[in-house]
Amino acid sequence: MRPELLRKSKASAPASEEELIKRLAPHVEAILDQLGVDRSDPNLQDTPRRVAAMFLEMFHGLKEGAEPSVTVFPNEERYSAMVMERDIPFYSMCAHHLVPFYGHAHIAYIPGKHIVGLSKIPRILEFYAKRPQIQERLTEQVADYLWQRLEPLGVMVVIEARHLCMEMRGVKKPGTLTVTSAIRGAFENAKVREEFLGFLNRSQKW
Ligand SMILES: Nc1nc2c(ncn2[C@@H]2O[C@H](COP(=O)(O)OP(=O)(O)OP(=O)(O)O)[C@@H](O)[C@H]2O)c(=O)[nH]1
Ligand SMILES: [Zn+2]
Repeated sequence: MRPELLRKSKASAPASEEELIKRLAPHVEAILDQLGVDRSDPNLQDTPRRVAAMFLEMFHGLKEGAEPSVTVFPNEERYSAMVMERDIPFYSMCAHHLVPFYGHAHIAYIPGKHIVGLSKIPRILEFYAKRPQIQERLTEQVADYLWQRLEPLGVMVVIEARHLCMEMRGVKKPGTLTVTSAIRGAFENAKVREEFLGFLNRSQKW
């Protein structure tokens, strides 16, 4: 699955990280210069390179080969109830303003023939979070990935997030929580969704 935000690939080989930092840094310099920032300040000496490296890190999901290798096992126990990973923290970057949005994802599936290695669920979330993103798309992409890769009986993804573009700028509403969900298969059934919400609302025991 290719990140759909990538431009069509060019014929040339992908640039190394070092090369990309070299190419990006002058653009950061230009922004600082246009803002009238004094780049001779010792704290700013290395800032263009740092910001370039930071963007590569924050947008790691765009990198060729970033898709995690997702280990799937046969469901030998024929486990057929819900598996949920809740409260998975994530950080992403808003596609509109390139500032962070962050929060928690709650991801559940009901296995069919396959189960997935538990650590792979947060890895899939990371893969889709580390790119210019909108919350609705992130939610759908994680659900679609699990739905297609695992062929489970159902998938449900809920994401709760705070958007800094709505908090520290613009409308300035700190603390606003945006909640999105995506459902596939068995979760279309209200009873199954209720079970998901029951798991979600259980108080933390640790
Ligand atoms: N649906 C959705 N909207 C988002 C998300 N992240 C940011 N936005 C919104 O994207 C919109 C961009 O609107 P514009 O009017 O083009 O940009 P703007 O002038 O900076 O808007 P304000 O944020 O209202 O100041 C804003 O309403 C943001 O709140 C997201 O994940 N999903
Ligand atoms: Zn934004």
